Amino acid sequence: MSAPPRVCVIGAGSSGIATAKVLLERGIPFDCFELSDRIGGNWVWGNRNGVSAAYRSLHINTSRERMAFSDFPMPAELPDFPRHDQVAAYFDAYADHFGLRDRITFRTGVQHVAPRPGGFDVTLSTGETRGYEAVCVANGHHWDPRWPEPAFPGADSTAIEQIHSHSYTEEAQLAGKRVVVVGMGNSAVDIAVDASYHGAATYLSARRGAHVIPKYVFGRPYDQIAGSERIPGWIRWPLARLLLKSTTGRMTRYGLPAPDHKFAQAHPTMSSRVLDRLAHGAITPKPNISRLDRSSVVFTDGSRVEADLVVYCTGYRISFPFFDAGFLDPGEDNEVRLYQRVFHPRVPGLYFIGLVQPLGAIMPIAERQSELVADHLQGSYALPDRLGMLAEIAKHRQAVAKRYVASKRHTIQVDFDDYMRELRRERIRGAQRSAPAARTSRRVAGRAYA
Ligand SMILES: NC(=O)C1=CN([C@@H]2O[C@H](COP(=O)(O)OP(=O)(O)OC[C@H]3O[C@@H](n4cnc5c(N)ncnc54)[C@H](OP(=O)(O)O)[C@@H]3O)[C@@H](O)[C@H]2O)C=CC1
Repeated sequence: MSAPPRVCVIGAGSSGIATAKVLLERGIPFDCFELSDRIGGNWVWGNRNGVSAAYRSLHINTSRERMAFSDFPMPAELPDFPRHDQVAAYFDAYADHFGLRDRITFRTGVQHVAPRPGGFDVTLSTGETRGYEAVCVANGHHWDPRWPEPAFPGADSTAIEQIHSHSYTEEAQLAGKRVVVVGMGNSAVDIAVDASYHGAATYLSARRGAHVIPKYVFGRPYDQIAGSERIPGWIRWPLARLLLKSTTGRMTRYGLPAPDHKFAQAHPTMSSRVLDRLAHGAITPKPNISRLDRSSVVFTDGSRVEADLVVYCTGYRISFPFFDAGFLDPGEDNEVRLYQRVFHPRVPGLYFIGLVQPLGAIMPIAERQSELVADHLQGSYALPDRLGMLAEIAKHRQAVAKRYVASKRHTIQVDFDDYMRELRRERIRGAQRSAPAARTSRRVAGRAYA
């Protein structure tokens, strides 16, 4: 019998540690490389890897029970929506509990991944190149800032300070300033709330409205209401819509633009606090920016405000700096086409973990994706042929285009519960596909797809 494939896991954030745990449990040999001196990735405020997007006031917006890994609950004494350091401590505890720490090589980045027949050559920041039969990419997708494209007129010549939310780390950056926050996602509303307490004036500039969801509905974390993979989307979303209508009401009541889409057709913006600060007049809603002058910002409705700082909360690019240009370039579309959002349809042994933007938490998803990958590596899960994979990808893209607002932030969007159900079913389908194949070979990684 051939030796099990050797796997390289890139990153020890929440997705990488989920993969490491599953591989360790299954006895699949692997190395996990992490740029930083600790695990936790994006959830480590001030992470020495220099790419964490966390800020001092960050609290997770999926509830404790819904974000936890399936076999390692978050401590009951934590709040429903823990702070970044509590989330990071949970990942530390997970790594210790499952004995992962010794299996991770810290302060070591993956600099280059070169596919070759039967595997990959992986070059590390130490200069060493190692060979692997499989690579699990878990490098995250909220670390490479997307600035407004194109830049707003006047952005190059204005005297106003401009930063991306990625470089926002603490309230001192806002102190005493007149701040214009651009965007209507979760970074924007969190930073606008911080600015409303620490700045001299706060303007929230949105090119599109959002249905802002409070963290609690009827006394329960909103995501625990109808949040189950057993409940189909056609029941969940109308119910959630109704609850939202009866709790927050119309967004225009807070001075925000009316959303141009239905609830759940965009990545959710979750914040009870922003609604409160809008209601108190501590944040002034504004439409999109039309241009920046020397010291003022002009909006598309012709209004103008004096400003000291613009914070662009305009999202992130999907980036894989370790692949050659052109190999798998999300490019201007910010899109990566993967079978079941995990498997590269043309490069055997190349897997992506956590490369989804769920309406929900990523950790249980990363765990389930890792189970699928481990099954594939061990031969108990088989992929369809290449045409079958391409057909699934095309169908998924059509569904995303139909379901979500056209935006670069929605290219890897999934519904948490529906996708979790799909992964469970796909595991069964893959096992059925593997049954005849398994008679001839148990080894799949490194084999060319049919
Ligand atoms: N507390 C938490 O748990 C937090 C979680 N997050 C998560 O991190 C991820 C990234 O969030 P975030 O940083 O908010 O980014 P998002 O991609 O979610 O949102 C970007 C926002 O910027 C707008 N935008 C993009 N380009 C422009 C432009 N050129 N001009 C004007 N507006 C523009 C988008 O509008 P449009 O919709 O029109 O494209 C959208 O409103 C998400 O998954 C989010 O949920 C972030 C912060 C806190």
